[in-house]
Amino acid sequence: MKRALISVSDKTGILELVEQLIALNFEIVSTGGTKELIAEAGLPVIGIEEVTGFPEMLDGRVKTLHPLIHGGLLARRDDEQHMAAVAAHDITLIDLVVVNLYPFQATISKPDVALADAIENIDIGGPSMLRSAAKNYQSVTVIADAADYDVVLAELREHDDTTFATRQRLAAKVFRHTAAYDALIAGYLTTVVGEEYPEKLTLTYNRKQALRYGENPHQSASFYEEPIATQASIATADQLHGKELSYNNIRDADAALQIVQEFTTEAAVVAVKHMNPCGVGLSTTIEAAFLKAYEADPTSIFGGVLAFNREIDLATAEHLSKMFLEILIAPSYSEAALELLTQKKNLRLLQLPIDGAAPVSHVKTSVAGGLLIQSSDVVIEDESQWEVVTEVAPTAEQLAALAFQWKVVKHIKSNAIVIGDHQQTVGVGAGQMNRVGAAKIAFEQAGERTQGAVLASDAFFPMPDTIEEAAKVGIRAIVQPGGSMKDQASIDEANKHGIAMVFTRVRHFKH
Ligand SMILES: NC(=O)c1ncn([C@@H]2O[C@H](COP(=O)(O)O)[C@@H](O)[C@H]2O)c1NC=O
Repeated sequence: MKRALISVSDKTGILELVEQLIALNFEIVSTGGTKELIAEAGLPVIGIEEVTGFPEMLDGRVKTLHPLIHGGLLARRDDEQHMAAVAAHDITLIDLVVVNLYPFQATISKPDVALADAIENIDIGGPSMLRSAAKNYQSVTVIADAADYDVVLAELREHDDTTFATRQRLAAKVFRHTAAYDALIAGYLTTVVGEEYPEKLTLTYNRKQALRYGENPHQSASFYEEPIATQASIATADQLHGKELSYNNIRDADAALQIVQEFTTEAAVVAVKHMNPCGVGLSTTIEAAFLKAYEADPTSIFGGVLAFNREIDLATAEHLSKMFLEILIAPSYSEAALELLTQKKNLRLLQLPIDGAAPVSHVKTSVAGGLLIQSSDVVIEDESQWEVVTEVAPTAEQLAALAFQWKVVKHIKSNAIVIGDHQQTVGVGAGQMNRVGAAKIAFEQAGERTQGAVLASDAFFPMPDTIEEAAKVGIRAIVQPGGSMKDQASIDEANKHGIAMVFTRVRHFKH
């Protein structure tokens, strides 16, 4: 007779499994609560203490941690000495282990969880059994996921045993499972003790979606999400309509979301192409904000990803329905807007709270051979601390425009220049290898709209050449961090043309 050890916190489907195992000639050994449930159902079951000769103790902290259990899991069936030791110590071999763990993740997801509660929900005996069984997958079958009950039962029915391939697959799955479980515990306690960059980084993610391909069709890809969502994100968004998001969609949507979260007091619309904003508009209504974002660059918005910080109403949807767009992201859609937009087969509609929440606290970037982690580019911007470095100071309206463009430039790939007024970008120069080149792209895009516009630069001007070019096209005010050896040359150039310039003393590189 074969022996199965069953010890589960989540008891869903366990009686059906036990019934089937008994029919397949297994004897069942089980721990406290699991045993009770099985016995109550009138099924034969051996209590763990009958095997160990030891009571479950210390509030369940010690139940299965015993040589009579782990010997039965770890003994190599093909090793004479192991088998002799097993016989000498009266250890019964265990062939199948079914364990699911104390709900640590659910416990720490509760708001205001007490540390003591979290600690009691760290399972010790369960992972130990899973690991012992998984190490010995040559002979032992191990299940940590109810989704695997059926495949194991089917194989047992067919071959009276599981296949080696299945045991190996389940063992790998178990080690991923216990590693992820430990990563959550490590992460939680690391936060409790407040270590920002621990000597070992143990992250865990769950696969959310297999993607058709990556950045290009010949690249494979998958989308993984955090086990515990810390904020509304593209990973947690409800997709109301449209085909699956692609790899590039997810990145662009994330970029659009990060920018639109900058704005709360006015209606805001952000249009993104290839991770950079091609138009950002603010206004009193979402339709007016959309028109500003659209008119910023009516060419580039084609095939774009748009984020809104207010409900999309019918008036706005009517414009949107006439365009080719990839994704809309909004906190909600009016019923009429949704009815109209869902007629567009390929348009993806995402809904998630957009409430000005700060971005995740840290960002990760993979590099060959490693991972870089930094705190997010979040600075409490205080315009009253900006230094006016020129003879003329910006007017109140120019200052509002500088504040708006400064919020946008932070999200543009460096070298970044953006120009516009207090409600609209009209030219974006992104990702250039020199600053004056970025400015020229922004000016060309803006055309005549450079006249009287303001300019934001994500980093200081190493030379006065950008200001010289800005003066030629009628830029009237500039915001930049300052800090160049040649700051004075830039200030002199601005003064020469009567341009107002402020230094923020904060740089916003984005690579
Ligand atoms: N301490 C032990 O020896 C031990 N052995 C198994 N467990 C866990 O106890 C749970 C099942 O308990 P019960 O059958 O009493 O409801 C399972 O989640 C299992 O992973 C243990 N609990 C925690 O570590």
